[in-house]
Amino acid sequence: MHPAKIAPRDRLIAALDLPSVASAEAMIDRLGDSVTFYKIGYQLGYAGGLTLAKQLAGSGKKVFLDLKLHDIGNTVARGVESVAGLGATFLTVHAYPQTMKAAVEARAGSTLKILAVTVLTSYDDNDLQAAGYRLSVSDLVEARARQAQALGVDGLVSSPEEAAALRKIVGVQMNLVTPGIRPAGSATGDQKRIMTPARAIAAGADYLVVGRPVMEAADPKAAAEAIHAEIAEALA
Ligand SMILES: O=C(O)c1cc(=O)[nH]c(=O)n1[C@@H]1O[C@H](COP(=O)(O)O)[C@@H](O)[C@H]1O
Repeated sequence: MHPAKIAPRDRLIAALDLPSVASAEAMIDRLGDSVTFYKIGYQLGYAGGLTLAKQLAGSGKKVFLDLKLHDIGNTVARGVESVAGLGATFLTVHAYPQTMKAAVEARAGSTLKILAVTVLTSYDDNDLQAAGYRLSVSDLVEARARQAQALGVDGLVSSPEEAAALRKIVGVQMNLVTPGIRPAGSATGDQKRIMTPARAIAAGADYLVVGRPVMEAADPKAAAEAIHAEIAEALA
């Protein structure tokens, strides 16, 4: 979606990183209308979360299925076909050319958009080197963004640290979705490339993915509203 057309309150994507459908439903109740867009990843997805994803999408919430697919092309394509009918808005795949190509072809005819995960936000240059890469994080993110764009991928997942450079490369054609969001004063945890919500929006991020700072807050709804306030201020 063109960045200017994204409703400000849809820019916060709350990661339902919770152990069960019951705990996720309780959190969704608690968050009420403070969250319009939910992400379901490994933890909840493997615990019945795909059924919940379908229900959430049916109830009018937007859903990001964070399955981070990466396999041989045929397996990726068949997997994408299986989730395309759930009503989700976004699905992640790792940014490998065969994987991206298969996912883009398999989502044709559905409303599902494919996001390519460039370099995980828990990685820095040393982590990439340890994984066998010779490129820096920023060079690999940019190389993968160019490949994703050439293959017709709908959006990119990166740290907000790369958002401004990515916007120059992909323009407004691809949505920039950024985890690694930490409101001032919140614990970093295992994230290495982080920014506050306001700085991420100012850097050009379209959507902010936030997990623990909302899910583990004493008052999750207040935490989500504080992020909305930062987003609104940065957009103004
Ligand atoms: O694809 C993702 O959403 C993702 C990519 C990435 O590079 N880094 C990253 O943290 N994520 C996800 O974003 C969420 C961030 O959670 P918190 O660190 O708790 O805010 C988690 O659900 C991660 O799986």
